[in-house]
Amino acid sequence: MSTNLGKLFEFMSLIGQLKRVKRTGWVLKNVTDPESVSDHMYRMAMLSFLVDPKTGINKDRCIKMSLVHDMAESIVGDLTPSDNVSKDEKFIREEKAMQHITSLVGDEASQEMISLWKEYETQSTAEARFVKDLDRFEMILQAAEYEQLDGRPKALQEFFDSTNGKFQSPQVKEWVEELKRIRQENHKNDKT
Ligand SMILES: Nc1nc2c(ncn2[C@H]2C[C@H](O)[C@@H](COP(=O)(O)O)O2)c(=O)[nH]1
Ligand SMILES: [Mn+2]
Repeated sequence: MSTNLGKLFEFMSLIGQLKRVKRTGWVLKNVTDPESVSDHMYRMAMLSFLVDPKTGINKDRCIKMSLVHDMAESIVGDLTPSDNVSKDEKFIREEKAMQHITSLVGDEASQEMISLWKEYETQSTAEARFVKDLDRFEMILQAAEYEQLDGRPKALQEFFDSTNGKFQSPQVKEWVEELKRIRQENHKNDKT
């Protein structure tokens, strides 16, 4: 197998690892059958399709950024705020991982993935800020679903508390309010 093909298959394997990296936040809360990092990124990519065209936010770039934003976790793992790893240290680890993963593919793909990842990490564009909103919204949506699935109302309140007030997109803010209304309704029904 030529070196290039060998590197491509190493890339494919590393990306495949994201299907097996469970999201640590759910593991720590003992939810049933916690999702993987790729599950999380997939729904974010699908939510990107819903971006309001009137915002001028580039939908395709959001889809790509969603699919790239946590790919370093195939090597670094899924670090949570409770892991006490500083933002700087987390960035250093993830940047090193991104350099390695993208070194396995051609220059064009490599530069695009690195550029998308850095744009997200630096929150330097409207697309990056929208995708960060999707990252937080997808997490609380998943938290509400786990509460329902596991019959543990409000068990994951901390995920809602830690994202409170951090959403910037009016569109996503509306989704957050609707999600909280549905969650409250479900909680009321659970009591009856
Ligand atoms: N227990 C908590 N875990 C949290 C919280 N906020 C995020 N997280 C978890 C969720 C993921 O497993 C990980 C980071 O996710 P990224 O998408 O940013 O890589 O941290 C929280 O408030 N409590
Ligand atoms: Mn994420």
